[in-house]
Amino acid sequence: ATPPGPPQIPIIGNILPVNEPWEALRLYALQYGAFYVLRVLSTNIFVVNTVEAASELCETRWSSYSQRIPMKMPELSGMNEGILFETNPLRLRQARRLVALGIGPRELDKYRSQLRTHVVSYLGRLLEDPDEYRRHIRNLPISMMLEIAYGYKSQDDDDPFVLGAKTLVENYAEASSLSNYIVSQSELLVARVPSWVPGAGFQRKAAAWKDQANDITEKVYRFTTTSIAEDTAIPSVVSKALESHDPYEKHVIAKSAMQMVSGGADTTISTITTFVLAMVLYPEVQKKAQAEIDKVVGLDRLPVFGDREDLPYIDALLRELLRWHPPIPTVPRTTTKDDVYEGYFIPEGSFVLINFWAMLCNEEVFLDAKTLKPERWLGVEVTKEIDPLFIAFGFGRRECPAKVMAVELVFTVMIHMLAVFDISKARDAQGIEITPSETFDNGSICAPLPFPCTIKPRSVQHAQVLQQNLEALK
Ligand code: HEM
Repeated sequence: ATPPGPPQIPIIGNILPVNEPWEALRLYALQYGAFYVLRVLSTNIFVVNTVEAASELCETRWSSYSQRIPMKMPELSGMNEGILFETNPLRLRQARRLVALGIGPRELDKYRSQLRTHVVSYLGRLLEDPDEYRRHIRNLPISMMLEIAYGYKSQDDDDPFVLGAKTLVENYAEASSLSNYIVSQSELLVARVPSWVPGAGFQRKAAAWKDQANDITEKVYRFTTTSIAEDTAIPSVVSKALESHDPYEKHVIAKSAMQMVSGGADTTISTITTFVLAMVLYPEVQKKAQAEIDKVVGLDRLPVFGDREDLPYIDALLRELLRWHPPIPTVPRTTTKDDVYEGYFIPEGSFVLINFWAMLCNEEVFLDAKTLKPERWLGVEVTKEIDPLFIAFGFGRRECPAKVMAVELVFTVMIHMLAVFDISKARDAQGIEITPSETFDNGSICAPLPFPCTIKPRSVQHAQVLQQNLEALK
């Protein structure tokens, strides 16, 4: 049998809104249940909306549900190799081992001081130029991941490798947006149209993206190999891979390392920007979080990740941020075998969309689900079935290999910003407060659309503590 689903228009099938399509997918789930199907042009899309269904398919039946969709646009753009879109099982195994070797939970304490240095310098940039907060947020994970992946210490905002990685991240976001995902599945649209045909601009675009991606990937990789040869390398994922006994292919190392930079960038950029938006929209939450820091850490020092256990409210806030707006609302997979689920036939090669958003914004599980309420996590047993720190990072063999590090990075940024700054609504020329709308862009990794806000030190004393920490970095 075929799963239920919304009525289809001949040829076209179903039309998804361009803006925040995951919300339309969530609303369909209320009507058609945990597992339903839609059609976009000639592609059937099986949508999975509950943790139970996603666990059954991606964990228990992982051998059939662990493949990413070979996307035309990223393929033409040279983004299909490495780890993220790798389909070759041998290379994928190598790539995942490489990431675990580099940033697995046991490796993390080696990066803790690097991470803290990056976060303190980021606070310094916020202090100097708060209106440019989006630029500072973007640069933070990119420069940090360049150091962890390659041992490369960037100089400033105009650092050529930071700029190159930033461009790659932006191109990737466009190439992999959900609508591009779906439309680019059509061979007719993408692969068979010569690039010189007017209107086939996407091909020229893809070719330019590919050149850019190859260029920056090769340059940063060469930086590490040269520093190893000159004995100046600092330990990094790439240096460890090159020095290990495992026979990694160069191609796997170079592409996977760059995807750690790009995969680690937009996701954490999104979560940190969502945090800033939340602080603007929910000042009472910010006050409670700051009170917790003041009580536990005091004013003599900045907080550290090791304080996490004593900061349950901020821990709940992080969990709630990933529930309120997960940076990746849906993840597409393709099946590698025919399968039957709950009596429904899913042919090999089907497009399966795992809908985290429907799981995390489920009103039956989370009362008042659209509202940010860190309190909902206090004093309750947080099981896997409801935990955003599990759900928002994906399921089974393709789950995020960096989730422990991602949590550490975002938590470290949150406690530092809360300790030093007040984040509040900006005012317009008439002095009236501007309330940002809660709208997000439509990339496969989505972030709040730009909004103005005021970020200023909580007091002269707080600014001094930061200055001392900045001095100590010199
Ligand atoms: C808040 C931060 C983050 C979130 C919410 C997040 C979420 C995700 C999700 C949902 C997936 C797809 C899982 C699936 O298919 O089921 C994924 C994959 C991935 N993530 Fe993350 N991620 C985050 C941070 C990071 C960071 C910091 C890195 C840096 C190394 C990273 C590297 C990757 C890679 C390489 C993959 C692809 C794995 C594969 O295809 O096998 N992520 N992430």
